[in-house]
Amino acid sequence: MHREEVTGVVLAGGRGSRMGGVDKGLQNFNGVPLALHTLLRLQVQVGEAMVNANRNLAAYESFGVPVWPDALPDFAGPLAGFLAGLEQSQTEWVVTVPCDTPMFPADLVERLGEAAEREDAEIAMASAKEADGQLRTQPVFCLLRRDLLESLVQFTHGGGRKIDAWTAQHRTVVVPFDRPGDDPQAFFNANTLAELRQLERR
Ligand SMILES: Nc1nc2c(ncn2[C@@H]2O[C@H](COP(=O)(O)OP(=O)(O)OP(=O)(O)O)[C@@H](O)[C@H]2O)c(=O)[nH]1
Ligand SMILES: [Mg+2]
Repeated sequence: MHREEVTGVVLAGGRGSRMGGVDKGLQNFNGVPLALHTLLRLQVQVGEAMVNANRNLAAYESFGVPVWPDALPDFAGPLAGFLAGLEQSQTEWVVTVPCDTPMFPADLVERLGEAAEREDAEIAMASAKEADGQLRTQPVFCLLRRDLLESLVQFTHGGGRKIDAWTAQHRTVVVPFDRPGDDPQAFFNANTLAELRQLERR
């Protein structure tokens, strides 16, 4: 898969409740807004990029890529960001990355894309070992065919909110990021300010 066929979506539309309700993507990470750090890491892996955010849109617009809020009301969760990405992208594929996981793999899109093509899948989702050593899916790191838009519209308008419940309806390949040489902490995410400070020190 060529990177030009993929639009990257930085998911920054959450409530940030565990951070005290702040706009997580605008919190500083080594002096750079967290969502900008994420965007820069993603942009080199994709052809186009956008940010999905629901607050402080002008601040996100200063990053220089299109910014799209959720079309669904009331912070419906990450699937609302998937939906915004599928609606606004023009490429055959869309990849989502949350704004709060700054060390995500530099070869994320390449490996998701390679697996999707090899398995003729409609969705490729990352999995990685968590702190307890167990391999778990990382559902917000998801490569999606754009023609899944209609399916996701139906699912979300029917009240569906769980990523796994939706992806289970489609040919999905899970891609483990636990090869030798992979950073075992690549998928650590900052849900609190303390976790963000810990990630900065790495
Ligand atoms: N578009 C959109 N994205 C969301 C929404 N809720 C969560 N996300 C995104 O999904 C990803 C994972 O969410 P969480 O880690 O739970 O982040 P959060 O909701 O901002 O934080 P908490 O309120 O503490 O759970 C982050 O990238 C969020 O920005 C939402 O309602 N809309
Ligand atoms: Mg949340």
